[in-house]
Amino acid sequence: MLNFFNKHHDSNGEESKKGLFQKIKQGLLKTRDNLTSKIDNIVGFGRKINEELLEELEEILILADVGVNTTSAIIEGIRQKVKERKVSDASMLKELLAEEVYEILQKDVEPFALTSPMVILVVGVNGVGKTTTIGKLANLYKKEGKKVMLVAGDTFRAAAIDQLEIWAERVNCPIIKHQEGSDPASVIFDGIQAAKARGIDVLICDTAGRLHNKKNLMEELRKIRKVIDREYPEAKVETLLVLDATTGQNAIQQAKIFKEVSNITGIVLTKLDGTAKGGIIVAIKAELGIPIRYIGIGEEIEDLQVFDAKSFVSAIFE
Ligand SMILES: Nc1nc2c(ncn2[C@@H]2O[C@H](COP(=O)(O)OP(=O)(O)OP(=O)(O)O)[C@@H](O)[C@H]2O)c(=O)[nH]1
Repeated sequence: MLNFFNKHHDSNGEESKKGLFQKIKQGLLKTRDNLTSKIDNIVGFGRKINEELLEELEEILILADVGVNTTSAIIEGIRQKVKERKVSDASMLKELLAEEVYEILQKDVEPFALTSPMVILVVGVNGVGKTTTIGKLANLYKKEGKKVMLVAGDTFRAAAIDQLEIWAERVNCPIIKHQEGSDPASVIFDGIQAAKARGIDVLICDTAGRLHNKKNLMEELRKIRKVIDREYPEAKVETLLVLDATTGQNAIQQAKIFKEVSNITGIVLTKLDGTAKGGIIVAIKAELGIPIRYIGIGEEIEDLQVFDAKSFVSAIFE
């Protein structure tokens, strides 16, 4: 039988990885407490895995924002595994659940490849932590030895440009900006020219996220994409959607709209440290099929981690 938790330890021996794992565990503490303590409560007293127990698990998962459809799929998966492996002891429930969640999170996901040159378009509504995420990403890539530049593509609000500039200073990387109200595609055009001239590896572009006008949003992102494809065909383009984990099912609705208007290649889920309902991450992956690339687990510059399904599942269930 596959032992999920032991597998994790085998592949995660190094000291630095242990440090990162402790950090993710700390960041996910609320979700871990919510899920595992409730599960530990229902599996006690020599219970068996039966329909009654699965119903109780279903309720716990839905309350952790895993979502109704995804929860049903997980419960069905556990039912299958119980049958195939002929296990019945309730003490196995957490491990079976961990396996199901892991399978969903890593299904069809290729690792995120940081190449050069690369353009990262960062999209998402205001307040989700977009600017902070851009700063944290710039820091992460710089630490990996990449030359990073920022583009203030959210020209809708002066404050967005100012905030990004503060992050550029903090991380110590160049920023290309225009005045408030200017054409986002033209700032990005300038960013591309500057990136080429200075041999930048990763160009991270902020964008405005006004969901109330879907047509405008689509048009703006389409225009930006056209400029990148025309001016920088050699660059690999990633479009990362930033979602706030504390907004629960609302985050799923935002993701659906952004998926309609542009080709989202990855998701950054912020503020996981601030919610006990981190199950939303499973719902996002299951319902939208878009890989989670990074998770935000705090307000500090280092509080962004590359998402790793195995560490995530271990941090919650182990
Ligand atoms: N706890 C926690 N707070 C975060 C995280 N990411 C961002 N924040 C906070 O969320 C708030 C909003 O972040 P911003 O980066 O300003 O969000 P934004 O989407 O750019 O929003 P606007 O600038 O208002 O458009 C800030 O107080 C951040 O410090 C995270 O992973 N954990």
